Amino acid sequence: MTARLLPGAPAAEALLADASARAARLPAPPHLVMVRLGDDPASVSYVRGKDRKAREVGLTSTVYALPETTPQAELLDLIARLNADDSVNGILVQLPLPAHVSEQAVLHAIDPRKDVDGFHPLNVGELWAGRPALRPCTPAGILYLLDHYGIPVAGQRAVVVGRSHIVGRPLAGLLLNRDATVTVTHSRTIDLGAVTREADLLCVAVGQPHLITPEMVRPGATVIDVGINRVPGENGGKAHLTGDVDPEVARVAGAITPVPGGVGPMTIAQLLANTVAAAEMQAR
Ligand SMILES: NC(=O)C1=CN([C@@H]2O[C@H](COP(=O)(O)OP(=O)(O)OC[C@H]3O[C@@H](n4cnc5c(N)ncnc54)[C@H](OP(=O)(O)O)[C@@H]3O)[C@@H](O)[C@H]2O)C=CC1
Ligand SMILES: Nc1nc(=O)c2c([nH]1)NC[C@@H]1CN(c3ccc(C(=O)N[C@@H](CCC(=O)O)C(=O)O)cc3)C=[N+]21
Repeated sequence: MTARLLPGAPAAEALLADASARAARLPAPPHLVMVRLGDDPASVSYVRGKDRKAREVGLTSTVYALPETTPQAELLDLIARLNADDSVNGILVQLPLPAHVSEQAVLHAIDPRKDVDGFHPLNVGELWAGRPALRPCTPAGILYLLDHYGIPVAGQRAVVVGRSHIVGRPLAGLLLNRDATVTVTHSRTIDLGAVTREADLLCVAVGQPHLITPEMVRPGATVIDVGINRVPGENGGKAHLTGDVDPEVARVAGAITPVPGGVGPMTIAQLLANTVAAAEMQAR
């Protein structure tokens, strides 16, 4: 058996087409502001990708590229100004932040109505209460992708590997809200393979290349690979991206997302959809 491939691009295009049609009905184009500190190459590249896509679909996008050494107070001051600015609909502060800045302080400071990452504790609470609110982009994008490809969620045994605040935890909450039976695993899980083998729907967000091998996967399961790992090329060749799932898993899985070109494009599309949703809310 060879797994059905679930590319992100077609699903992301459908999500973006809807977001862009809704954006066009607003009095002004939704405005997304992204803030990053320092020049971590991955962060620079992600923010550039989001900025480009935002413009492509008719949003306004502004990027604040601040020095790595920006004091926390200065960042909080900028956030306060963006919160108060009615021309700004969505605010994203790129993570990770340098060590001298408290992630917690920053995420608390963003107006929950402009929190297009869905990381503010109010939005986190609404997610776990099953009430509508802005949802974290990667988990919400994964649910959109599953729906796009007609993969059932309700009643399915879902296993999430990883419990980060940006992927694992909120993904578990969204799957639970959709009536999956959810197990969350992490670095202290004993016999990970025994747990992942139970999954009809296996979602992996760890950051370790090829952690999930074929014998850890139930034949026919759907596998969502969130991991993005940059690995050096062999014999000094070009570096490339690879997921948390061993490509050999495609021999046993029923369906699998590629890396790159799977969950990544969904994350970006969902961010822009969230920005449109935030602008709609603020227009009411
Ligand atoms: N495609 C996309 O859009 C996105 C991709 N990513 C990628 O997804 C990956 C995960 O990101 P993120 O969630 O931020 O990562 P974090 O580093 O924040 O969290 C990793 C999680 O994996 C768990 N873990 C680590 N080692 C193991 C192991 N051997 N077995 C089981 N669990 C383990 C950790 O457990 P513990 O809690 O016990 O430490 C932790 O919960 C990264 O590769 C990242 O680049 C992230 C965001 C978006
Ligand atoms: N406040 C905040 N919000 C985030 O949503 C956030 C963040 N900080 N910090 C880092 C992670 C990571 N993340 C990705 C987004 C897009 C791709 C993406 O587009 N990936 C492409 C490949 C990109 C490449 O070539 O490097 C793909 O998978 O096809 C990947 C990862 C968002 N994150």
